[in-house]
Amino acid sequence: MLLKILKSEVTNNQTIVISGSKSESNRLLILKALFNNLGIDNLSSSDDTVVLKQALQSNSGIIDIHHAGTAMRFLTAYMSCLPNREVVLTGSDRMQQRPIGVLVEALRTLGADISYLKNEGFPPLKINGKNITRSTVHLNAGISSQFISALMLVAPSLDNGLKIVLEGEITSRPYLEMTLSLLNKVGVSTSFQDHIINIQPKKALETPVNLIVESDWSSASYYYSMIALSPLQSSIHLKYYQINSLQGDSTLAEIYQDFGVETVFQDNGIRITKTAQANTVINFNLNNCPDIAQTITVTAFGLGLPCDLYGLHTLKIKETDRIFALKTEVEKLGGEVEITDNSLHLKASNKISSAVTIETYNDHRMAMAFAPLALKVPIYINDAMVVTKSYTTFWNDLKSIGFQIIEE
Ligand SMILES: O=C(O)C1=C[C@@H](OP(=O)(O)O)[C@@H](O)[C@H](O)C1
Ligand SMILES: C=C(OP(=O)(O)O)C(=O)O
Repeated sequence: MLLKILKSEVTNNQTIVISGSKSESNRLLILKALFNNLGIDNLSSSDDTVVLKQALQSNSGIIDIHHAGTAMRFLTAYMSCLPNREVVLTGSDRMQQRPIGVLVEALRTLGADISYLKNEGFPPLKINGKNITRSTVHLNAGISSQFISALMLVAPSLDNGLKIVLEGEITSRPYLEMTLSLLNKVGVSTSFQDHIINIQPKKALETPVNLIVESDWSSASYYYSMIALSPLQSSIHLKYYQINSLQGDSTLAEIYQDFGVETVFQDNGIRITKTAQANTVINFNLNNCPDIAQTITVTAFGLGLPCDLYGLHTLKIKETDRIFALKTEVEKLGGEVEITDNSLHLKASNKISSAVTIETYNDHRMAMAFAPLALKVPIYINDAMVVTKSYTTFWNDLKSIGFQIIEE
């Protein structure tokens, strides 16, 4: 579906309710599969969460998780540790290009039986579940933290727990800390010191535990961008957010200060307000929060600011090569971007081309990151329903705050 977004304004002082964090939800679904008296509130309504929930309820011999990276990685570990379960795990064409070899190797050293059905190192996988008794594993921590979280989530179900030794630089570290915190909340004992994670076995919850998922901070990033691109004093209220978040993307509150956006925690959420002009130079290392790179780049471009982003090496293996996709689409709008394998450099500019069609490359975050530019010029977004991967009501929510959106 091609959407035309006419030049819009954010209606002031609206409230948006964003559904639960996709990352927290997908971890809790795996934990719920291990501990059946775990209750979850405010579960994400994202496609990636729905597909994982269905996969966990299915007895089918083949499971297709489409574009959902965490679902693919978490299920690979989960199914490998389920004795007598035989399953083929597959996904979209892009999922079959997203690496999984580091996780598969780690699981094999623990005794798992996994084989590749097409290309070595990539889905689809054939898994014969086993009773895993080995308890130490080493793996490269620099490619995707999801491999490590996948092992951590199944660790309490293993007879001897798990010691995970991380090799090299740790990428996307807050996601590991989120996994640890959620394990702790269900009563699993853990430690994370230097490069070693230890997780103790736990077979059941003594008493029922109910957890509430905080709303999704990555989804909030698009509203930060809209407020940054709006006139001074523009404001929006987002629910349900808390100051002590488990989500690394909550660093948006600090990052967007550079764009003149202030965050106040109130009424069970955040009020974000444009209170100042943006800084003249934007420069961040996003190794801890890769999912907001597209949002930040587009905000900087919308404000005509130069922007240097580092720590982006994981972007090349996400829903698309996000570094390349950003360069291509920003340049169509008249920007100038230089890229390397792990950084992006946007030049200052003073013009945004009007009525350009943004390609989304099967990537929800391409669609959502570029939408706020409609506050500056009319813009078209191609294959716009790609947003449902993480944020099903995105376009309706934009309409509710004043965006004029037309299906072409
Ligand atoms: O564990 C998670 O929930 C996620 C970890 C990150 O991936 P990488 O560790 O591959 O960077 C992030 O980009 C992804 O959207 C969600
Ligand atoms: C990278 C993402 O998701 P995943 O890796 O789970 O597909 C994302 O949501 O931006």
